[in-house]
Amino acid sequence: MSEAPSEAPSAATPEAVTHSARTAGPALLASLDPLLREWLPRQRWFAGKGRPVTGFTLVAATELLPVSSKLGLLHLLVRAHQPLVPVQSAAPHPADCYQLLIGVRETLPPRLAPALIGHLDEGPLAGRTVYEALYDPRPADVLLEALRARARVGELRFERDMRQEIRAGLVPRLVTSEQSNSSVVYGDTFILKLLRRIVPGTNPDLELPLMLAREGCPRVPAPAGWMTADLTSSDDSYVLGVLQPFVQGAADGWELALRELAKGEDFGAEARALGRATAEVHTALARALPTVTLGRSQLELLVAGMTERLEAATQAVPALRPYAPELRSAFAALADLAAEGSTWTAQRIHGDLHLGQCLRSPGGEWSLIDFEGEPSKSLAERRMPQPVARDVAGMLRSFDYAAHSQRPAEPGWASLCRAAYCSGYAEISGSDPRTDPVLLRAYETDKAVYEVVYEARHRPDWLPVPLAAIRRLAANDDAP
Ligand SMILES: Nc1ncnc2c1ncn2[C@@H]1O[C@H](COP(=O)(O)OP(=O)(O)O)[C@@H](O)[C@H]1O
Ligand SMILES: O=P(O)(O)O[C@H]1O[C@H](CO)[C@@H](O[C@H]2O[C@H](CO)[C@@H](O)[C@H](O)[C@H]2O)[C@H](O)[C@H]1O
Repeated sequence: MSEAPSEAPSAATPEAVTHSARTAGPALLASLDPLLREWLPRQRWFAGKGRPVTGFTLVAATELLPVSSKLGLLHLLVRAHQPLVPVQSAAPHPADCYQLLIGVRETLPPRLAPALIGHLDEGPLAGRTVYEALYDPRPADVLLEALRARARVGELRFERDMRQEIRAGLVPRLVTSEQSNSSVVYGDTFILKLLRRIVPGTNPDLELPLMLAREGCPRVPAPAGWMTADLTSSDDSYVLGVLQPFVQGAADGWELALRELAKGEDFGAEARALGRATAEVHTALARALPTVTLGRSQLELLVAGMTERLEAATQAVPALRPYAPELRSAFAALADLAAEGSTWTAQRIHGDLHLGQCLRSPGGEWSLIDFEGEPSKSLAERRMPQPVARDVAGMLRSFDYAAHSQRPAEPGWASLCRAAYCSGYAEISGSDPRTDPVLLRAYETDKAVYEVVYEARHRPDWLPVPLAAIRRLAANDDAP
């Protein structure tokens, strides 16, 4: 375990982080406004890509280190205003709220150059340079210290599980891989995920790992600390960040799958272990939180949602159109089963499961991470009980993705993994997902439709991967 280098700050005391910027906040934000308008849309985690930012509203401002001192740290929650896209214009759409950590210095040392937001000539920060503070070990340390100290700073609350020891002085480093949020690793011991687009209410990224820890499920790193904002202007609390034990030397399932594919090795044993891990998590969630039975009316709603998403996707990606009738019947087949009296159990699930959300420790143990669900959906939707087949379908699609990202594609590799994963799942849960092929096909189809839109928007080169699956699903030739 590494210790802080001598340039890191002495551990911040709760007193050092008790200065609230509520009154100075609007003036600070006004001076930052032009810089943030330019900087925010360039961030990987910015959710409103493709539309300019036209202004900001302050939700909360907290000085974690006084901005008047040599090194300041300003915590901001801001709403970013953007013009509405035509499809949204009928309904009011609240501007997205983002969590920002702004460092304030006179000059930036060269090592912090990539973190630069800009230099201010006017306003309360005139003559100072502002930057993304998470690149800087000193402000990052303030967050860990606040969690250790269970600090209350303005409207920010830092909490921890006292049963987990969090040592002072663990050296922070920002995770630089592509992420929807931002994470800082402390001394290879803990990882703090700071949510970027934040919403009020219970966030499954904290809720579910806490529940699973309480259930004694070892497949998910147990939260050691968490950060929330309890705003005086709102009844709801906002989850801002979660600290979890860092799985040292871990590789994610996607990297490992590609590595094995490149070596021509099969991944069956790992896929089976992943099936078992998924079922362990599902079993624990079903014990911890309510399950419900879905009957005809609920299935009709579910099928209507899938069909609507398909219609929207065929508008957005014309290449889907030739397959739409068969895909619609994949969904309709589910509604038909419900009409004949079939019912399904629904429970809390991961909600966005794929190989990239699975970490394997050097000892071969699998953990599941990132229980945030699909960030584009509302918290209420993400927290709804759903059939476990939805997570299973996500993983089955992921094996298919890995195999079809190869030249030439390796469909046999995918089939083996998909079957092994379902067998592993059945070993723990007692129920093999393949025994409900209509449900599984509907969920795989729904996911593949989502992927077609995702790839068309974000990675057009990848579009052939989900489109190939769409062809197989339309022909009902893709069962695991
Ligand atoms: N507990 C952990 N141990 C080791 N690495 C982790 C852990 N949690 C997350 N990571 C790493 O951080 C990355 C981002 O985490 P994730 O929760 O998926 O964030 P995001 O929602 O921003 O995508 C993961 O891909 C993984 O590599
Ligand atoms: O990063 P997120 O977890 O928010 O997920 C989004 O990006 C994923 C790609 O990074 C995308 O996943 C798709 O590609 C993966 C390979 O890169 C593959 O393993 C997944 O099965 C496939 O869905 C995901 O759909 C998207 O929401």
